[in-house]
Amino acid sequence: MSLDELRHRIDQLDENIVKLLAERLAVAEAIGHEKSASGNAPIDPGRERKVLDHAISTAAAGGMSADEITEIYGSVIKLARQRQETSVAFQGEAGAYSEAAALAYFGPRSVTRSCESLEEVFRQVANGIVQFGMIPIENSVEGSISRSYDLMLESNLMVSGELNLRVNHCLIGNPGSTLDGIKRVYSHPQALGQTGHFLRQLHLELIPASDTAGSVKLIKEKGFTDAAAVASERAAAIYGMKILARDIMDNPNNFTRFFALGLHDAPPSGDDKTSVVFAVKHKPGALYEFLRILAERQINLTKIESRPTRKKAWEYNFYLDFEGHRQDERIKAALPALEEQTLFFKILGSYPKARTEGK
Ligand SMILES: O=C(O)C(=O)C[C@]1(C(=O)O)C=C[C@@H](O)C=C1
Repeated sequence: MSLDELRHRIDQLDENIVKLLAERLAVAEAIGHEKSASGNAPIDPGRERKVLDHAISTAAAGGMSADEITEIYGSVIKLARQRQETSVAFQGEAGAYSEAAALAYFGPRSVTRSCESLEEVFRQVANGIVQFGMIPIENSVEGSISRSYDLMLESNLMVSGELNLRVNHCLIGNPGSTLDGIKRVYSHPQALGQTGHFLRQLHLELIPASDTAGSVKLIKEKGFTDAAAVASERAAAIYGMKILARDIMDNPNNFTRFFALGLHDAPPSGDDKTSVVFAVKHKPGALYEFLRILAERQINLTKIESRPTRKKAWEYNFYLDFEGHRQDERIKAALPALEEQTLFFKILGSYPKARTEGK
């Protein structure tokens, strides 16, 4: 074949490929509506793995390598995810880190809903106003967000996913302000804690507020030139504000872990975690007995946290994350033995292990 003929052949093939891709995306969108109607998470890593394996074996028959088809299908599945529009509630004003986490996890086309409080996030998911809630659960520097843990205990919502988001704090002021003129700084206590060293050097008065982006909005509305806020670059852009200093975290390895909460947890993906909460019996070695069951069955513990029960002084609930899905045989077999060691035992959900955004 001549060059012209070969190029004509490519044009014909591309026409077919593009038509098929458009059709595939439309089908993914329809699947998204089905999932949304049944309250299921749009992202299904187990299914994605099967789709990719199927593509790899089909490609092999046509003389294409696994690497080549994986590269193409990575983009196809990413775009399919984005077609599955999802509604997600988060605490804080537009521009909050929780909103960035929701968009990173559910895709940039998801519809985010700002809520005043974490309680409101839980309420909106439970009442079906939105499909999911994105809540911060712990920070790699400041530790656990206790309110999130307490609310999960009371609620019937389940964890369907987790995400680690890199947190890059900026000091943000009104367009007319300068770093020298700043006397006070507003932000969420966690953000003030994560930037304490930088803020102390400037001898600023720290004013805790309910969220990072909300603080940017506040100083904008008040027109303060002697006050700034600690928040993300994205928050500064949303409110048209000036970045007075970037990357002001004491520890550059600052990540926040978020949970995607829904009416159900996620189906097994082959690489999952499970979160549980329980109270142990009042006897010596009760917690040890619980942990021994995990150890004997080679179940890897990834986090343990205790919180006061708030029913009786000095009594605690334990929150625990371990590797594996509650439907995996190994985990399923261990659950009755674990529950046996407790006064109460609740599975918060099984979900695919986190990807880390912005590493
Ligand atoms: O099969 C599904 O459940 C889909 O939503 C389709 C699809 C895909 O494009 O292959 C898209 C997103 C999911 O995470 C899994 C797979």
